[in-house]
Amino acid sequence: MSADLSAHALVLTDAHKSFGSNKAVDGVSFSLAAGQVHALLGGNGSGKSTLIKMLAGVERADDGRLTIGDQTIALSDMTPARAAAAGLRFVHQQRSTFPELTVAENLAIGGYGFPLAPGGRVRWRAARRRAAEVLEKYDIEAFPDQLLGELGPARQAMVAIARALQVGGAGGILVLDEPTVSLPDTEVRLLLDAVRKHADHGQTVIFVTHRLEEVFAVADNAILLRNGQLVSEVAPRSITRGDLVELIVGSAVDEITPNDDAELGPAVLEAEALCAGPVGPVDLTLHAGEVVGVAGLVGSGRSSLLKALFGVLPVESGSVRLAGQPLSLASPRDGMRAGIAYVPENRAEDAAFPELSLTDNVSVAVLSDYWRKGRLRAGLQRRDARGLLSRFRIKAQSVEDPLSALSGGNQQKVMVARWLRRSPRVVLLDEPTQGVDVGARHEIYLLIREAVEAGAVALIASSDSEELAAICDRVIVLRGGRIVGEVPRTELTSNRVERLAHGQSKEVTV
Ligand SMILES: Nc1ncnc2c1ncn2[C@@H]1O[C@H](COP(=O)(O)OP(=O)(O)OP(=O)(O)O)[C@@H](O)[C@H]1O
Repeated sequence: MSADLSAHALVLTDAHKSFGSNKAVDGVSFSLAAGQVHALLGGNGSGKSTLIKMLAGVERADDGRLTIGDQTIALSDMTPARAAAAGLRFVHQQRSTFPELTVAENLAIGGYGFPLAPGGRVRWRAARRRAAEVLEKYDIEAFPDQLLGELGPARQAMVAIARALQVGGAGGILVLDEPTVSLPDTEVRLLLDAVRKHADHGQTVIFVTHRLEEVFAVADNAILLRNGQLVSEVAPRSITRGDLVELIVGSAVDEITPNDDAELGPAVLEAEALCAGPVGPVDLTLHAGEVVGVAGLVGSGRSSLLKALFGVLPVESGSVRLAGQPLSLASPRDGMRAGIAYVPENRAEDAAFPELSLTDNVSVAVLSDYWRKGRLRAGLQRRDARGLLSRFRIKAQSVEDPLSALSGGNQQKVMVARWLRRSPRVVLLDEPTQGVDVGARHEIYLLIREAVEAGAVALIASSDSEELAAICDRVIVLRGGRIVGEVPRTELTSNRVERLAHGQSKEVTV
């Protein structure tokens, strides 16, 4: 590929990386105009993370070249130090920031370092002054002495970005890997504004996301990968959302429309004056056939409510009934026995077994079904796993692969498949589509609907109010652990949900 290098901040030529026979990145070339936001898009497993890891020098490329300014580097020789020297700065989803340290300390550690006096003593006043300059420069509402953990999640991300930009001076390329995952909409907007400002000041940004509204809000250019290859490069402003979905998925995807006329079935799950940890008292009744959303700002108790209804968080007072019968939820075992399925928010810590095979990961909740007369029917277990992988369109080479070999979004689908296969009576899902591509997201919605039409109830906690508005029959809104409002289907918009979450006083424009 020939390119006018001077106009481009980065030129990538013929990047390749395979894992065994799997061509994760298969001959990708592109040139990025300087001072623009470039969204790197593609379905789960399309090669985005692998490509970024190659740029960062943490995944060794098989082939390819990278040109930044007047430097050309063979990708197979890339190391983190070379990437940093070339001006590539990365802010990963798992940001290495420290909530219990101050903003100034966070900016110094892993950033420009602490200013030292002769003898090695830290010059704290100078460190604070430097932090104040950085906060002012990037327009971050925070104080150097404030604990990072006291800031909202968007501002914490902004500090991580500012820190990355301090290393090695001005210019370079900022790579943001799904920076908005699990941020509520208002926080997303704050962060996107900050990203836009960086670009307006000349910063070149690569931005990985699955949330298409963010692409339209902030990106000048979109690079689309499918099966490790570049399928298209487009200016988002020149296409519709439907076109973009089609480019990502490879085919058109219909929007989900909840059935307004569906008759509600009998009460399946009833909570009365339920108190558990930060939640309560909560009264809640879920009827067969309903998908109910749980909205609320960070710390409102969304996740805790779901945990209490599964038995992860001990119920302190109040009662829960399942199909009219009292239910004691002292441990997750009680929840599982009662036919409750729970997909936690934090897959990596709470649910996944990264080194176990996909077969094991999708069958842990039904393992006893495969034991007959003291023997594990491993063939049947594998066959079922294969069927689930294809039903959930999980992209994997083999059911024997460890979960860790899958892309993030595909790992999430494995978690959902694990629970939905049990035909649960109650489905509790915490941020079920974080990191999941638009096509797979649609499939997860359909599978939730399928479970609900078969008589289950679903309770979905999400920070994405658009997601809730799109798939739920009604949404309850939590604040301070209590239900402060409910939005019925007929009035369900993301704007309405957000206003309630903020206490209605704040008008939100979406
Ligand atoms: N360490 C690894 N070992 C084996 N295969 C891997 C490894 N890392 C990635 N892959 C495979 O490479 C392909 C690309 O994965 P990658 O993580 O780059 O996708 P992605 O576009 O970032 O997906 P997502 O949106 O789900 O994060 C997938 O088929 C994945 O299973």
